[in-house]
Amino acid sequence: MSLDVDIRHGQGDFTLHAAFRSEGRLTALFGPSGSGKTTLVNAIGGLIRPSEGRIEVNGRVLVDTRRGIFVPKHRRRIGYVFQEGRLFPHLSVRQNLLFGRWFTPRDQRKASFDAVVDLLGIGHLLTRRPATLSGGEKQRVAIGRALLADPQLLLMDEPLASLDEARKAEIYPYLERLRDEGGVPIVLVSHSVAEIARLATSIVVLSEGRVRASGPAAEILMHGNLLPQPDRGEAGALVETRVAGHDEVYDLTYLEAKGGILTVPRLPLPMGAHLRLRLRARDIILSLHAPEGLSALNALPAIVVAIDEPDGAGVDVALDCAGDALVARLTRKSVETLGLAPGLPVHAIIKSIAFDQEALARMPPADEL
Ligand SMILES: Nc1ncnc2c1ncn2[C@@H]1O[C@H](COP(=O)(O)OP(=O)(O)OP(=O)(O)O)[C@@H](O)[C@H]1O
Repeated sequence: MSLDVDIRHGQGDFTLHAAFRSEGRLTALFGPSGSGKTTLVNAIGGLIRPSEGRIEVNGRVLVDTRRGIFVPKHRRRIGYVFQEGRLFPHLSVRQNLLFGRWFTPRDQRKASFDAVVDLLGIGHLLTRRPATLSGGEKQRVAIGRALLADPQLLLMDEPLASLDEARKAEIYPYLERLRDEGGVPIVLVSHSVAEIARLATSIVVLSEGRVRASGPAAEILMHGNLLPQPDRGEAGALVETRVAGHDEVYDLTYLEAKGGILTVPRLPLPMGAHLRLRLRARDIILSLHAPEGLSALNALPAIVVAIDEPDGAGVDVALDCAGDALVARLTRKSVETLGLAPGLPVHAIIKSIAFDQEALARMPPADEL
């Protein structure tokens, strides 16, 4: 999968100038309201014609203003999923799903109806009308309809924004399966760091119509100063772990990271299961000595790798924990008091609150690590 974008587009007082390349299976477009996310999605989907530039998906040129190329939207083979499912109310779920196929020439139909229904877990809904579905079920049907049109790219513009937390939690595992098994690259617009930390393999951060940063999700999320101001406290490391055991007496689960064993409240997972943890920078404190007499269960030895430019009173300190990259958000004062400098050995104390269920997600296959 590859998505190459280098476009300029003016609308009213706003100018979008977006240049990035993504090879991720799920690229999240992230940025504050008005930063240009929807404009960018619309340019990729062919709903607007950029004033200048080039868009290429999997090597296929969709837009190249210099060469006069503009593939119209119905020829792009791009699936769209909007915030609200936009299903046809008078059709059953089965008919809604099949509707997606009508626009794909018969000889290009590859997606199997049964496989898509199975992937999204909607087999029991096929005879129902949209009005009888929950918000999460409607979105799964909308995704199924888009997939059955055999798109070469799926654009999702805040598909979960109208759902409450419980419905989001219900749909995340399906989006993860879609990302890992669906075979169709996805571009997802999202406002939520928790959501992109869970789903994204690559992230493009937009601010005032410009790309502030783009790259692999784990790298971008490490750097609070790349995120919009209100989200900086959400920055942190993504760490891949494996269930190493359970403690039945205290109801705990042991997770093996590169740097050591982490202890979390009991998880309903088998031994050996892989888990991606998000360790927020603000949930990590540093000590020069191995901690004693602390209620926090998790402390790992680490080496200071780099100290970021200060951002107000706060500073991000990058750590190497036996090969796992972590980041701790400290005050400038603490950095000075502890005498932190690259190469210094420290202990990273991870407050156990960082391991809430919501922070746990299924690990993507090894090729993304
Ligand atoms: N048709 C238009 N004419 C003039 N300005 C527009 C038009 N459409 C959007 N804009 C402006 O372009 C800017 C970017 O809008 P866009 O919808 O792409 O942002 P966004 O990042 O998707 O925001 P949100 O998260 O609120 O959906 C905004 O300032 C918006 O007011």
